[in-house]
Amino acid sequence: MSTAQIAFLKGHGTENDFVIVPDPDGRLELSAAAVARLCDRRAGIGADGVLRVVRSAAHPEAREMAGEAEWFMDYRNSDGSIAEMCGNGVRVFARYLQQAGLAGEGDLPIATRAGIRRAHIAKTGPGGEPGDVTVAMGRARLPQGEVTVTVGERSWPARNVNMGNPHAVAFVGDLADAGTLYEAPGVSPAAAYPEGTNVEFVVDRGPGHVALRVHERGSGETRSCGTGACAVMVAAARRDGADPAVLGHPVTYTVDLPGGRLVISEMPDGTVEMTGPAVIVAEGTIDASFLAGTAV
Ligand SMILES: N[C@@H](CCC[C@H](N)C(=O)O)C(=O)O
Repeated sequence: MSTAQIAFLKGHGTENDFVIVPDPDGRLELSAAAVARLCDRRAGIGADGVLRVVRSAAHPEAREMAGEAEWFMDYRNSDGSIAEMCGNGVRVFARYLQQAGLAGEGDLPIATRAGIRRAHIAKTGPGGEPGDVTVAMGRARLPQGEVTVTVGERSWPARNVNMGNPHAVAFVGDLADAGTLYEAPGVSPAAAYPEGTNVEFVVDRGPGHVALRVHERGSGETRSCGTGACAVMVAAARRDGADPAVLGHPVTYTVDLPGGRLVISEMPDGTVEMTGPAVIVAEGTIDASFLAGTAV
């Protein structure tokens, strides 16, 4: 017997992929189990995470941002856990709002659990494709203290960088050093990351140019992580002695990820800007009984 149909879309940013669930009035009961079912790549739609699109005024965690940002990005990792921010997700969220006619021209404020992020959508790309999305990602926080990342027998010193969500950034000799990343890397001391962390493994490609692999908290290895790319840019700039606050001009790095390229700049006032693609690839409906876990 069929039940109510729930609309969804599928999108990605540098191959970090998301199921988008429009729920403007915040009516949907989206449990952790329902998110995990949606993200299952064999028994569900398949994604690294879910972006629920809710009016800020309709969500208790976003209500106080409603005056400034009409829409709240309720982001969930593929295991159903909640995260404060998602950099690729916020670009895809902006693209969805634009394509759905829910956002006008110009800057687009989006409420997230890490605060308001402002997106700007370029009109078109060089080949007439939808333009890249630039997001003001706020300031990186750099908690003091040594951290160490471990994979099997190997360990690396890492930098603790918080982009609204936590990151441990380790510079390695070769991206293959991170191994399969089927398991979460070890990070110590655990007290540095009371809520767990995302871990980036980084190599240099040239001046102002790095490449990374990432193991995401709650999602495993993904093809890209926007907040991770921002954390890596800031860690690389500090390592390279390029602090925009001291230099008095922006510092920009190209960040290559398995799923594509992001360009990240840090401004003299410490704010970080991320630019990259965002694509909606499909839309459809799903039976409510699937989300409820009662589908046969
Ligand atoms: N893929 C994201 C980050 C998603 C959240 C992360 N897994 C966490 O738990 O903090 C990005 O593009 O930033």
